[in-house]
Amino acid sequence: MATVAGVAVDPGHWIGGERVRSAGTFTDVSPIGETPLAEIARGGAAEVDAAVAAAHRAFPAWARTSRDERARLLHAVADGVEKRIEELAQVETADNGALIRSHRRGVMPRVAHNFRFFADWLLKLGHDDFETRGHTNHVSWDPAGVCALITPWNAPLMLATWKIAPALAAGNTVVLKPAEWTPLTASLLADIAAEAGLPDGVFNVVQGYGAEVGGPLTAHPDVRRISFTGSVPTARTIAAAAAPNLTPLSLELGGKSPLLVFADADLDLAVDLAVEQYDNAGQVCLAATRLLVESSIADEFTARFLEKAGRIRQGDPREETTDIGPQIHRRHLERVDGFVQRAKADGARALMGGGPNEELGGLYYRPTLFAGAPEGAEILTEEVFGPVLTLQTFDTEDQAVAMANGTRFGLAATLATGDPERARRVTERLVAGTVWVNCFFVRDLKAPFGGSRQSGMGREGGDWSFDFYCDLKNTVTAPWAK
Ligand SMILES: NC(=O)c1ccc[n+]([C@@H]2O[C@H](COP(=O)([O-])OP(=O)(O)OC[C@H]3O[C@@H](n4cnc5c(N)ncnc54)[C@H](O)[C@@H]3O)[C@@H](O)[C@H]2O)c1
Ligand SMILES: O=C/C=C/C=C(\O)C(=O)O
Repeated sequence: MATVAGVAVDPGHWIGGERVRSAGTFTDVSPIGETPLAEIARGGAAEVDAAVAAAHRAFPAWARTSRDERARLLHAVADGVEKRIEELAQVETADNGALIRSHRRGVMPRVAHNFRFFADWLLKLGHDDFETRGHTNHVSWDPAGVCALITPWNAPLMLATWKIAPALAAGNTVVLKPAEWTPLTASLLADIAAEAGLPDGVFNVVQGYGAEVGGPLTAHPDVRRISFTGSVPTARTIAAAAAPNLTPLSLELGGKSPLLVFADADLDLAVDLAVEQYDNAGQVCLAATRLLVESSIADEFTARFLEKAGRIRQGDPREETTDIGPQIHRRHLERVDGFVQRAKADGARALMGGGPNEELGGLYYRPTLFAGAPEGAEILTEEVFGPVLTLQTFDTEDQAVAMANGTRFGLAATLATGDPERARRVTERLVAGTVWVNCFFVRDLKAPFGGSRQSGMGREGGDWSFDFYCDLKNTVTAPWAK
């Protein structure tokens, strides 16, 4: 057992209802002070085979379990999460460096909500029967089998449970591979699921590195679905591994989303929305990292932005008063800094930040704003995944739309405007899975969620999750003899 933030966390895998060790381990390091937290089991093909086999064995009984019973168990998991919100928040903050205050009040309640929402949605799931020349058509949502779920480190338990809950609700069994930089809360979830009474083998966790665990998992012939949240390069590797088996994929990937600020916007709101993009130290897939501002208000917007962003309190994420914490890992900080230094070399000017926070040291990176990056510069087109925003100006709506759509991504877009007609016109032309008008990160789990272009493949949320995690079947029945 490891003890992290006073909480006992098992560093092993969770396979078939048992803790399993591996010969090798890897060290999980906290972004706060870069201190070691635990020695985690380092899985490989053997552990993947064992987990898929356990999930495969557990599948038939779980698939036959009534919807009511599955929903009841998922609510029991949510109860377990709610009972342990403080522990989960403490451990997640130690592991990924995101704010304790958002884990306590936003993220962990959302984890519980992920289970409750999909449990309830399962009970409403349906499709009206319809008739064809006297024959009835009946659509059923059959479970698909073993689902491989592979998730990133920026919101570990939230993003994992957003997949686990619908996969289990649909009657599938799951093998989760959490990110190696944040393995801990997945291990706690295994405890919670077991306490809630989830049958052995229905939910499994294999810890380890991407290539060593994710590789064999995504290539496994007994896996019926792969749902992945992470980066575009990894998605390509996963798609290639899935190809021989034609395993269906759901991909939630990176972004380079815009915030469009029109001259008719409420400027206070626009500035608030812009500064909010530094949340989680910029490690948010949906972040609107490209600020596109109408020229006539650009000076005023910039002045107000710098004033407000200058008041961001960076520091220890365990303090309630901290606004942004550290980057996840030394390697990630170096990657972020690489983008920043290349942006400068390309001719962009840092209006704010532009390097590590030397006062704080460690993995703290200063919130950065660039202006004047030349067209086509890497900083305007590639995802940094750190606290780095760029500012560009436009003169016309057409220009704004062209700039907004001018990357290979299409995850989200945010608009600040006081004109509902403009909002409608612009929104219609944007390429994005989610568009927010005069707001940001308002999420309803009923909504389709995902990305266009290289930001993803498919959508999850509400019916769309069940569409992916189920094998839909249409049964056509001829009229019965009287
Ligand atoms: N669209 C979304 O919903 C969303 C949400 C959060 C993060 N993201 C994206 O995630 C990225 C950041 O996360 P990351 O750095 O952990 O991404 P990543 O692609 O490096 O890793 C994600 C997961 O994939 C695993 N992995 C790595 N190589 C693998 C392989 N060969 N086979 C199978 N699995 C493998 C990793 O171990 C990890 O668990 C960013 O691009 C971000 O935009 C997207
Ligand atoms: O960093 C990315 C955050 C993604 C958010 C969700 O997937 C969600 O709210 O379900």
